[in-house]
Amino acid sequence: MGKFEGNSALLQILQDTGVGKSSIVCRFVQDHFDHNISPTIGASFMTKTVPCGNELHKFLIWDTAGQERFHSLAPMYYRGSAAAVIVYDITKQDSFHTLKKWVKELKEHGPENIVMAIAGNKCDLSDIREVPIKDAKEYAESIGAIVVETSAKNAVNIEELFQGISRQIPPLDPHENGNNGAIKLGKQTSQTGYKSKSVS
Ligand SMILES: Nc1nc2c(ncn2[C@@H]2O[C@H](COP(=O)(O)OP(=O)(O)OP(=O)(O)O)[C@@H](O)[C@H]2O)c(=O)[nH]1
Repeated sequence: MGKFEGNSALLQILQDTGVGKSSIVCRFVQDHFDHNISPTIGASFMTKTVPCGNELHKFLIWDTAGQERFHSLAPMYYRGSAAAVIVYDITKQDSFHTLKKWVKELKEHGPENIVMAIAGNKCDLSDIREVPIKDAKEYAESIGAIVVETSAKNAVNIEELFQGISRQIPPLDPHENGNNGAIKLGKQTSQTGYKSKSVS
């Protein structure tokens, strides 16, 4: 493995409650799945460093609460993010509609070059699927987003999701920024007043 280049990306995970956002982050960061995971309050922050080619990439992940009452907080996190993961539940058509609303919001109010990744979660439940994979692929292609079906429960495509994002985020020019190739994170948001959710 090559030397640590200091590449890091700030990510925001978005969508309605119950689609499995926290479970995806928990699987990625801790390789753990909890059937009785509790709803996120406010937002939760986690980091994970993974090898990517000759470098190590550090993910700084904001997992925001999906409940309606927390929606107004989301911009505080995505405005400073290099990438956004928008999760839907393949067994719930409604969650796919909501995903499109989040994409619209990100396009209107998010950072100009934000990398968007769509995760169709709960693919272990494909026998009760409501969203055909074809629909997700066509939609992702139309907006230039990464798309993958995941199962946080069975650890399917979780690493691939984050690796895909990692490949799409361009490193900064180190001469321009003097920060050893680190990805620009934009404005850091204040964490005051937010509780973290434990996913262990
Ligand atoms: N079968 C299955 N269930 C899952 C999967 N991922 C999450 N779940 C379950 O879905 C429910 C909601 O998961 P969470 O990770 O809390 O969902 P969330 O989107 O973070 O919800 P909020 O924190 O309220 O925004 C929990 O009962 C999980 O165990 C999956 O891949 N497969």
